[in-house]
Amino acid sequence: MFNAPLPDPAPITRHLRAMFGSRLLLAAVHHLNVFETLSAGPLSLPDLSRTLGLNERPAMTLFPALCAMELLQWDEAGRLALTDLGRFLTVDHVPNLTGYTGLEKDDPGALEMAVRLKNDGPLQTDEGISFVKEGEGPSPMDDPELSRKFTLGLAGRARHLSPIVAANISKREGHLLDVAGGTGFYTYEWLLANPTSTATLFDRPAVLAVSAELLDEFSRSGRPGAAQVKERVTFMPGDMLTDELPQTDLLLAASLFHDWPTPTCQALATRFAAALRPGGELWVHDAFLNDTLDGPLAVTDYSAQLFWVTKGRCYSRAEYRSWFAGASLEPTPTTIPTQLDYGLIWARKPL
Ligand SMILES: C[S@@+](CC[C@H](N)C(=O)[O-])C[C@H]1O[C@@H](n2cnc3c(N)ncnc32)[C@H](O)[C@@H]1O
Repeated sequence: MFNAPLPDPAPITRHLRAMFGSRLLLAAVHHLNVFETLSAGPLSLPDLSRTLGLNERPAMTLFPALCAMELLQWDEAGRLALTDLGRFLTVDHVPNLTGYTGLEKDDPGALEMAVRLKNDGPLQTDEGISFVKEGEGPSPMDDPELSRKFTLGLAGRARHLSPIVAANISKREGHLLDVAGGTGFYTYEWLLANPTSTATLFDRPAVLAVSAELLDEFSRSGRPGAAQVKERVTFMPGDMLTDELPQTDLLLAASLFHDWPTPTCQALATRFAAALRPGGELWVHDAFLNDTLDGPLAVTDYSAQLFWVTKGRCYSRAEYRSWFAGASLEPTPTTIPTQLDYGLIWARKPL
């Protein structure tokens, strides 16, 4: 029987994340006064951020999103400026849409987005932040019920994307370290495609309890070679921010960096570089901002969602490549689109 290829489910995640983009728009117009501020003339990123009281993370979430919405643009001097469309969001423009968009300004999501932008995160973090374990504070990833909920919540996405990722990252005999591997599907699919290789799945212990169940299910799938994958996987519980990582030929960071702020990403790149053997490869599977920091809209909406739920945001490939170079890795120019607005980039450790 002929099986038609599955469609890219990106439209579903785009509609889901558009909600966070809408919250950014309302917060920018009605609670941060971005458009009135810029109506006096273009400002550099540091000047605009300072005037509005925004840290780097909220600024780098908000301004690329407003550019992707075609409301702001980077001018020739590298400053942020209103577009003709953006002028419709200033009170002196006749006509304007400030009254019309203002009908939604007290939407709870928009109000909370404004709070989070100004505070660089939620005011209350007593229960920890989703997908993040840092230091001694509480983490949902260490709570049996919450870590199961979050890990299984990612399972459908990983199931769909992991065969595409496995088909595109290097095939080689050796070892794969899947850091913060979650469900483990990326590991299992890569091992299926690399029948003589081994892998370590590194994550929090409560997460790995769920991954082990999913590996059992994968092994029993009846797919050729699936039953043998189990004996080639090592589960390693730990803290990727502090624990020593095992030496490896390939390291996969899938949906990992986007949960963390820039200084943590730089530190992680350095840790991952240290775990690679000479000639080893660091692969990143993520959604990337344009290097021009003006879109794509699907990714700026995703960045808004990540800004809301994690300590991170989406980054451009140029930002990743600067961390790789800072960790003495050689960034490659390769960019491979996968699906769901994701893609792969990678860097090599010199021999
Ligand atoms: C967004 S999920 C990505 C999971 C998987 N790579 C994927 O793409 O489906 C982030 C993962 O990072 C893990 N994580 C967060 N902080 C960690 C830490 N300090 N050490 C190890 N894993 C951590 C979480 O438990 C979670 O499984």
